[in-house]
Amino acid sequence: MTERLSEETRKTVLQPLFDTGWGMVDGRDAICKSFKFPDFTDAFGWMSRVALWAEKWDHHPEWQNTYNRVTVTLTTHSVDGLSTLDAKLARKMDGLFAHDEGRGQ
Ligand SMILES: C[C@H](O)[C@H](O)[C@H]1CNC2=NC(N)=NC(=O)C2=N1
Repeated sequence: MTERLSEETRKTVLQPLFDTGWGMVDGRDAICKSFKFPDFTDAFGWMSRVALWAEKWDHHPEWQNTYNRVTVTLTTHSVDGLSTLDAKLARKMDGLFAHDEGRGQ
């Protein structure tokens, strides 16, 4: 079962994500990041790839797309806060972003 991240686990699990540009959402136990792509096709292609993993893991992002930008919020509704699934999906998003665009982070 998915559990809410404990205080100890948070530091080790979340810090590497903060280092790649994720941040805490004000007033919510959630993380967010804004991804910028060269154009809409690249943004939507990345979203499509992320969507397949989200479906596979039954863990879905809150996200918003405007042209070449995708703003993502991750949290786990069933535990009313962050779980390891959010970190796992965030890492996958970062990995696909770096891979798709051929740029490291
Ligand atoms: C019924 C289904 O398993 C749940 O609604 C899943 C689907 N995707 C989900 N996504 C997220 N981000 N949090 C959840 O708690 C969640 N629960």
